[in-house]
This record gives sequence, structure tokens and C-alpha cells, in this order.
Amino acid sequence: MTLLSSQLLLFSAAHRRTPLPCTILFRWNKPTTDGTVRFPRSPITPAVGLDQRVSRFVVPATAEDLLYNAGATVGVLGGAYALVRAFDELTRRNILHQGLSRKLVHILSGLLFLFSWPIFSNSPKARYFAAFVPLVNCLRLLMNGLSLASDEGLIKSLTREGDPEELLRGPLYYVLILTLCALVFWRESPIGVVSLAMMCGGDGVADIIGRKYGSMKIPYNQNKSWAGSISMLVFGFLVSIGILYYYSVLGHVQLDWASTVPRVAFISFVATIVESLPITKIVDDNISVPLVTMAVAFFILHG
Ligand SMILES: Nc1ccn([C@@H]2O[C@H](COP(=O)(O)OP(=O)(O)OP(=O)(O)O)[C@@H](O)[C@H]2O)c(=O)n1
Ligand SMILES: C/C(=C\CO)CCC[C@H](C)CCC[C@H](C)CCCC(C)C
Repeated sequence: MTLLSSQLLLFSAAHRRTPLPCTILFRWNKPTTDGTVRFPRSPITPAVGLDQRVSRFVVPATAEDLLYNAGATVGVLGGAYALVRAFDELTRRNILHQGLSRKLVHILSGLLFLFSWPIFSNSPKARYFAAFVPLVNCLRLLMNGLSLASDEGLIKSLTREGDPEELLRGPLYYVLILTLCALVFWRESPIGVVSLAMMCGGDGVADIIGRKYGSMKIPYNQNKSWAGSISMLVFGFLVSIGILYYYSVLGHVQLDWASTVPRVAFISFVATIVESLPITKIVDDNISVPLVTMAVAFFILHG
């Protein structure tokens, strides 16, 4: 299929009357003012030439594309393993405190995962290759959390007290949310980006800043502080905008920044309020923050 014919297919699909199922929820690339719909392509990867939004028309992924995405998966998996090993080593050498190491892994894992998404091709199957990475880590956490395996480095760098069962809570919820965002939202909707930016960037920084500077506690939650919450709001918002800008430069999303920036600010505020609530004994932050962010972002950004 030539590039021209694939673009014509895209154009015809973009202007069909009944939107494709996969575009009903995430018609993020609405026609621009001149009526054209530019389907973004990632200049980084050997794109199949068709955007995933018209997957019904997509030519089945070529063996080359499958091989390319498999290679990207292996690379990102290696990055994930190296990240955890690196922080384990820093903890072993007492360069980093275990608690700080855990939080830095919390911040960096998700954000670097988001940064890795453009590495994958434009094939409709690319999101499944990307989602395989947190899924593998989910299995690692289950195996070690259930003591079916014992990766001391993993346990040391991902738990507060070194108790393997801790892996079955915060870290497990975390990788499940990463998987969900890759599969459901992927690069074409800002909802996944903002949700992970708040869970990984915002919540992670709130912990670090809050523990160090959080003397002024929030009236309704003595375990959380103004410093922690304000840092979550500011850092979560900035990371959201930064990654959305990164994706827009690569052509994955086309954003009207004049309306997107205030909306993301509002979403970040709501996520910060949720994180500050005294509900961690009922529901983990790694569930409440991203899920509420997804719900609010769905209505605010797509409403
Ligand atoms: N808005 C916030 C968030 C966190 N903190 C500080 O960071 C610590 C841990 O925050 P919390 O979000 O409860 O951490 P957990 O999510 O429970 O830790 P983890 O992510 O490691 O499971 C809190 O006790 C508090 O000292 C804060 O001051 N203000
Ligand atoms: C301690 C954590 C959460 C608790 O709040 C973080 C858990 C991290 C995971 C075990 C590792 C996740 C790795 C990512 C899926 C992929 C990262 C890839 C990137 C290129 C490093």
C-alpha cells in the first residue's frame, strides 16, 4: 500500500459519517478550522503509514513492524530492569535512603515509560507491545510478593520496610495503572498522559517534598501537608504539559493549548485534592489518583 493510498484511506475514514468505534471515545484529532484532519505520524518510528484510529482499515501489521515493536519492547524492558537495579545498588551502597530510592523509582518508572511510547511504531498493535512491559513487571511483583521468587534487589528498592508483601499493594497497583493507560489511552489521548503524570510525577514529588518540608499539615489530614500538596499540583501540572508538548511535537496529538492548559490545571487540582484526602487506608493513592484523574480528564478534555 503506497503512502498516498494510505493517506487517502485515512482521509476518507476521517470524514466518514459514522465514526469508527475506536474513535467514538477518543476523537482527539477533531477536524481543524480548515476542515482538514491531519493524522499525526511519529517521525521516530518506521510508521506503518496508517494511524491506529482507523484500525479497521489498517493493513495487517507487517512482519517488519512486529519485529520492530518486539525490539522496542525488549529495549524498554531492559530499561525498566536497569532502573530498578541502579536504585537497588544506590541503596545498597547507602548513597540513597531506601524510602527516597523507592520514591525516585516511583517517579522515574512511569515518566520514562511515557517517554518511551513514541519509540513504538504507528501500528494499531504497538500499544500491546508497550503494555507488555508493565505486565512483565506485574508478574515480577506477584512472584516476589507471593514469595514464589526472591529478588532481593527488587524488594529492597520497591518496599519501605523490605517486606515482600508490600509489592502486592502500591507497586502492583502502579504497574496495573501503567498497563491500563497504555492499552486504553495510548499516545492518542491526553487522558493517559495526565493520569500517569499525576500518579508518577505529582504523587511522587508530594512524598519527597512533603516529608522534608511538610511541617504545615492540611487541616483535614494530619498525614499530608501544604508543601506536599502544592508540590504535587505544580509538578504534576508541569509534567503533564511537558509530556503533552513532547507528544504534540512528535505529531501524536494536536492540542489547542489555550484551552488545554487551564483544563489540565483544573484536572491537576482535582487530583491533588484526592491525594490529600485521608483515604489511603481505604484505597491506595496509586488507584485513587489516576482513576479520578482519568474520569475528570475524560469529561474536561473530551466533553
Ligand atoms: N500531599 C502530601 C503527600 C505526602 N506527604 C508526605 O509524604 C509521606 C508519604 O505520603 P503518602 O502519599 O501517604 O505515601 P504513600 O503513598 O503511602 O507511600 P508510598 O507511595 O511509598 O506507598 C506522608 O506521610 C507525608 O509525610 C505530604 O506531606 N503531603
Ligand atoms: C515503587 C513503585 C510504586 C509504588 O508507589 C514503582 C514500581 C516500579 C515498577 C516495579 C517498575 C515499572 C517499570 C515500567 C513499567 C517501565 C519503565 C520503563 C523505563 C524505560 C524505565
